[in-house]
Amino acid sequence: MPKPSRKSYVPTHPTKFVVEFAPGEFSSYLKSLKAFTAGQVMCTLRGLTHGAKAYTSVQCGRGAHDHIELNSDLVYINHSCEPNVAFDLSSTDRAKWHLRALKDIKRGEPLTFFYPSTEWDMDQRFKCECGTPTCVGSIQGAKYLSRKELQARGFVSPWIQELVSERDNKTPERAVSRL
Ligand SMILES: C[S@@+](CC[C@H](N)C(=O)[O-])C[C@H]1O[C@@H](n2cnc3c(N)ncnc32)[C@H](O)[C@@H]1O
Repeated sequence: MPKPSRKSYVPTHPTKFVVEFAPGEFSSYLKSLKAFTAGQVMCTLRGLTHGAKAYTSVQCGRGAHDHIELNSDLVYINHSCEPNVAFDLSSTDRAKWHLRALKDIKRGEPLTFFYPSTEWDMDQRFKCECGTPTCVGSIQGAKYLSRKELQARGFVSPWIQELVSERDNKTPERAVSRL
């Protein structure tokens, strides 16, 4: 079940997050039930399954099959061009894959991540409605953004850094998770 539905909803992280369901196929979102501080690990990722690239999947490497389904309320985290969380799947130890706060987050705040921080070429593009000053407009993956556009979002996955460097015909500057 890639996306929990409103019917018979049981929160997967009841002390931390809750889905705010709204009418419309893609109008729901995840909000925080408590405050987090910048840099804090908000939760580790459990119950992941491999699956085909989809609008619900998160990329976890550069291979064709490196896509996971979250199988939890975390799938409701919307994209923002000025995100407050990051999916950090950069460790070789999958037990360390986690959701991290990029900013101080208040109770009740919607959670957002920068989708191109994990996704190279997305299954489903959309026109971004984040409304932030640095909005890049069309969200289709890192492949369609410049290095400069990818920078300053707080976090970029290592495979995205490598692919950007190859695309730009440059040697990767460093194989770390931050640009
Ligand atoms: C995994 S879903 C996220 C939850 C989604 N809002 C829902 O209700 O199912 C990803 C989809 O949400 C929508 N979405 C997420 N962030 C958005 C944004 N900043 N602007 C417009 N649509 C967005 C897009 O349709 C995208 O394909």
